[in-house]
This record gives sequence, C-alpha cells and structure tokens, in this order.
Amino acid sequence: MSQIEAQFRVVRDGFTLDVALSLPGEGISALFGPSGSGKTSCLRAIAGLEQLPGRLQVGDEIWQDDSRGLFVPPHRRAIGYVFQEASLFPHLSVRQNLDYGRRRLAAGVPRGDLEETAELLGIRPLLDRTPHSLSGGERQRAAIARALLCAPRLLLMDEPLAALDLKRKQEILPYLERLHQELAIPLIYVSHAPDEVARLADHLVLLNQGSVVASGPLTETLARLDLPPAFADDVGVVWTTRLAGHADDGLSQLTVPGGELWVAERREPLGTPLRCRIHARDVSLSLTRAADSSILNLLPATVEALAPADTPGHVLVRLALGPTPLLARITARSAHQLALAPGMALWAQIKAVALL
Ligand SMILES: Nc1ncnc2c1ncn2[C@@H]1O[C@H](COP(=O)(O)OP(=O)(O)OP(=O)(O)O)[C@@H](O)[C@H]1O
Repeated sequence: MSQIEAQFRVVRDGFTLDVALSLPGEGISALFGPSGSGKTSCLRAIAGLEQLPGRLQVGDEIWQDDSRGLFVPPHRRAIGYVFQEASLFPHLSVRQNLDYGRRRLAAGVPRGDLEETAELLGIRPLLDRTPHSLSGGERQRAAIARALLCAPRLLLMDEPLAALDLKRKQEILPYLERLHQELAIPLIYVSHAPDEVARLADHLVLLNQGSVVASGPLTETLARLDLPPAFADDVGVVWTTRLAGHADDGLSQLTVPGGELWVAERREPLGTPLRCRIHARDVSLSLTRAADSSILNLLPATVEALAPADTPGHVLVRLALGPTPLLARITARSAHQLALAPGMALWAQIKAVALL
C-alpha cells in the first residue's frame, strides 16, 4: 500500500493540534511524545472516532477531505483499533469475541483465518475461555487478534501495553515483533515508552505540544541533534544489526553497515536481525585506537556534526560509521581538547550495548 497522508488542525481549550503526517504504507510507525502532545488525538482522527478539521488519505482511499465535504464514518474505514485496555465482550468466549468483527464484514471482504491468527498471537489454547479468566497480557493479545480479523487495511494501537505490568509487557512484546514480521498492512503505534518504540518501530514521528517535531526512519530520526529537551533524556541510536558469528570465549558478533559489535553470547541462528540501543552517554571518543582499554567495541568513525547537549557543559557529537549514525555525549571541554570538527576521523568507544 502506498503512503498514509494526514493533515489535521484544531484549536481547543488552549491546545492547538497542527500536524501533517506522511507515513509509510508498511511496517510500524510510532507516534511518540510526552503526555498531552496529541498522539491519541491524531490516532482517533485517523480512525474517524473524532472529526478534526483536515484531510486523510490511506493508500488510494480518501477517508476525509474537508474541501470536498468528504468524511468516511469510522465503521466504513477498514481499521483495526487496539486500545490501552482490551475491550472484549465479557459474556462471549475468546473465540466468539474474535469471530464478532469477522462476521460483520461486508460480503466479498476476505475473512482472516481465526485459528491462524490465534496461533500468531499464542492464544489458541485460550479460545474457549472467557475474557475475565485471562491475564491482562492474554486479553490484550486477544484484542489484537480480534482487530486483525476485521480485515483492516490499517492497524492502530494506542499504548497497548500501558496498562500492563513489566512482566506482562515483556510477555507480549515478542508477539508484537512477530506481528511486525508477518503483517502486510501498516501499523500506527502510539506510545510514550522509548523502549517499546526502539524495539518495534521502523518509522518515528515525534510529537510535542500538538506539533510534529521530527519524522522519518527510526535510526536517522533518533540520531538527530536538534530534538527538543522533551526527547533528550535518553538520547542515543537504535541499530538493526545481524548476528554474524560466535567466538569461543562467550561473545557473539553483530554487524551493521560500517561497523561491528561484540556482545554477550546470543543463541539465535546466524543472520538473525537483532536491534540494539546505544545511548550517547555510553559512547566516548579518542583520536587513536586505544590498545590499553578494556572496552571491546572500538569503532572507526567520522565526525558529522556537533551540537550542545541538554546537560550543561556537554555536547552531542553525531558520528558516521559508513552509512550508520552514532551519537556520543561528551563534555564540551573534551570536544575542545580533541579539536573535534566535522570530517574528522577518530575512534568511538562503546561502553554498553542494550540488546532490545
Ligand atoms: N475532546 C477533547 N476536547 C478538548 N480537549 C481535548 C480533547 N481530547 C484531548 N484534548 C486535549 O488535547 C491535548 C492532547 O491530548 P491527547 O490525548 O491527544 O495527548 P496524548 O499525547 O495522547 O497524551 P497521553 O500520552 O497523556 O495520552 C490534551 O491537552 C488534551 O487535554
């Protein structure tokens, strides 16, 4: 499917939402931002649950165009919507809940396979249970399966993990990753949890106070130096690496275009894609390759740009390892002593790699 193009503008009770979104027609796009930045408002407007002034095109279908007085009502939009709390019918079994939306599809719309979808979300053994006998995570997986079975052209999820405790979140994330690999339709995922976004998203939209402050592929967007303080807390990059090999001393090697990393042993088959997050605070710089350092991950890099960091006395340095961006946060004094400037070749020392 081609792109999703959405423009909405509304002023209400002192809050202005003014967004133009251009999202890819596949993969997971995350709408990320602090509380009250307008994420849910955007999602509800895309679903048509709220009619905000604007225009919306999903692939080749126009769902809203105010200039032509066009507004497709929510029940006519082929959308699967997953809310924070799973809204299953309590008096129906999981199977009946899953079947509910499917049976209401118009004639001619291909029906998804219930058993297959249940398998994808690991809820096959639960099909004959009622929602109240399920854990929060299981309920949410059933809600996702139900949304998928409505033959959507677009899947929307509004903080689907926010109501779950850490253990349940960890339990459901692998299913979302699996969904990510299998899904042929785009998913717009609202979250204010950086870890979820880092783990799942392909495309990232950063919202702040009702406006889009950045939008683009995840890796490039996270490596921008000009993000407002609301996003500066956890600044760093996410790399999609591939498992390239194992050493006999308990380490595994990951590769990204332009670089490689050693991490504690991973047991997945070689070639498996693995995402990892590298915080800018865990990257230091040296002009020569330190031979006397205990840090294993020393990578040749080129300085691309520098900008003041959110913490006083620090700067953010954007580096390139071939085509792959990396951020380092170092003191302004060190940057001065090393005379850092764009184009300079140096060594990035990566102190910690978080595998997602
Ligand atoms: N129906 C409404 N009428 C008036 N104001 C609203 C309405 N819905 C949302 N708002 C306001 O719009 C702003 C954005 O809200 P929204 O729920 O879209 O933000 P959000 O980024 O999803 O926040 P959170 O992460 O807390 O869910 C908030 O100031 C909210 O109070």
